[in-house]
Amino acid sequence: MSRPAPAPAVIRLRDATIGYGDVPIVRGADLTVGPGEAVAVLGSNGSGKTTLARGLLGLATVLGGDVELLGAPVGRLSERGRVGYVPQRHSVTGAVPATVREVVGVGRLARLGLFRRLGAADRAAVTDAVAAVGLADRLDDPVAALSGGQQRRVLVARALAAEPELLIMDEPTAGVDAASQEALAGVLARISALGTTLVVVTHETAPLAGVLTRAVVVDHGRISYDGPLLPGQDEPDPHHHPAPRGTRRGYRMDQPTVTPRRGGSAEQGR
Ligand SMILES: Nc1ncnc2c1ncn2[C@@H]1O[C@H](COP(=O)(O)OP(=O)(O)OP(=O)(O)O)[C@@H](O)[C@H]1O
Repeated sequence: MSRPAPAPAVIRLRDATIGYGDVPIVRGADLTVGPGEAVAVLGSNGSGKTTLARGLLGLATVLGGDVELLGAPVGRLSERGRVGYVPQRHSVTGAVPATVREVVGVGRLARLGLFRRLGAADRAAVTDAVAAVGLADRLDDPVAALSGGQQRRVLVARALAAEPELLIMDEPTAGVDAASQEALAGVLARISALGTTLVVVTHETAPLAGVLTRAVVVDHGRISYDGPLLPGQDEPDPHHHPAPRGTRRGYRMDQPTVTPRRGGSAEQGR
């Protein structure tokens, strides 16, 4: 009897260099994320967190090494709907007035492919995604009429509507009101429990405490820590737990470098 093959990694970087044009920003990155993991990408401003996330999506250039998503080299994944992305500091308002339902419906189309129309099941997925982020009563409102935090929730719903296997979010809680943060934490906990893999670039882990369990710290373009998300690793209140020496923005930069290293197995019992 042969044993079943292990689940393939959702994300696999091997000695990856990622940048813009021919300028490397993230260098020598080795990272394996297994199905269902919930990973915080931490680090100071300009360290390369967004570049790392964008490299996974084919939005920044892979200049060396390998980057694979769901078993395919980055950019070659045929079903784009399997990966959801909530970009940084991006609102939904544009020249064309659109309702919450319409914007989230576009997210569902990513799963269906071009030139397909939304069927009844798709329309239900759209309303479910909007309800999941706590905006069921705003379905037919123009997104321009929503607050900034609510608009970010719409972007999350747009990503959720495609029912992605991997959801990458860039600072989803930054500048977002407490109600939106709570709604977001709730929905991420639910989809994480259902097996969705989460990668969240963030400066603040407190709003998503209990959801994110693994931390990857990027420091000057290098992964300097990869292991369990530690209590106090992102400590917002220095009066209760004084930050250790060498800390910047509450991240413990005195953590041992690249310890413990993870090899893709779910060490945290997820
Ligand atoms: N489109 C781009 N073209 C060229 N360089 C860029 C581009 N985007 C970012 N950079 C550079 O890459 C470096 C890392 O930026 P990145 O946005 O990845 O950092 P970050 O860790 O996400 O920062 P923050 O926490 O401020 O969002 C910075 O020096 C930045 O100037």
